[in-house]
Amino acid sequence: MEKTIIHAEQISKSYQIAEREITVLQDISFEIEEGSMVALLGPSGSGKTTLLNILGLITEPTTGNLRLSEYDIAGKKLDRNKLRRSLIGYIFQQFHLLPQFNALQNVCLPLVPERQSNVEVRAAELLERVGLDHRLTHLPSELSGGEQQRVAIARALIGRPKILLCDEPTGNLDTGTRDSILELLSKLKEEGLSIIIATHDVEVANRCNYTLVIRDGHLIREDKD
Ligand SMILES: Nc1ncnc2c1ncn2[C@@H]1O[C@H](COP(=O)(O)OP(=O)(O)OP(=O)(O)O)[C@@H](O)[C@H]1O
Repeated sequence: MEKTIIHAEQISKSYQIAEREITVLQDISFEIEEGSMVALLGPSGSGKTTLLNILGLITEPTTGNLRLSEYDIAGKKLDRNKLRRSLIGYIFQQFHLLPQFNALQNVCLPLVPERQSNVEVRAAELLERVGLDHRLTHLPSELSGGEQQRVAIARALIGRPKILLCDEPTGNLDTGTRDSILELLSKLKEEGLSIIIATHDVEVANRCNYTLVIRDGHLIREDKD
């Protein structure tokens, strides 16, 4: 039987701006099975990043329950930072690599607070995994966009996450580079990682198992025919 890795129940999120309250997500419920790759679609401003940030324990929902793996997020005194580091990897459209650090150092960064040994060995292995073993000491400015995104993926994997959240990961890349990044994400999915990709790109959505669409605060699952 497939295991549920994300269980979101009646999640709502409102922002208070001056006197006005804007509701971005309204009673959203869904489940994501372990080892699936899911596209998150919706018009600009519909709440894709907001939902990823809720799933990534960056933003708290206004109401609703969230279970990630075996952890019930609501109502418990969980160390959200620790849980995020152990469960979640995050990649972004703009890569967000630190410019003064080389590829290897950027990949090691998330584990600096953990003071784990052998981090550099694992970081080098991950960079090899994403095809960048010849770029370990290059600065981000010395890497192409696709290479920078590969470093960002390696960095997201250093904490051995179960869930990879991707916010427009191919938005800055040409189609060939996009395809190679999607290939890499598909391989990670085959190895059991659960991946959610917020995107405007229908081609990206086509490569996923199914699509979640946010529209007017509501979420609809669209399965493939
Ligand atoms: N911290 C915040 N305070 C107030 N409003 C916010 C905040 N973050 C997001 N919003 C609003 O919530 C709505 C959803 O934003 P969000 O970034 O989640 O959309 P999106 O679907 O990711 O958009 P895009 O595709 O353009 O990246 C927008 O109207 C945005 O202005």
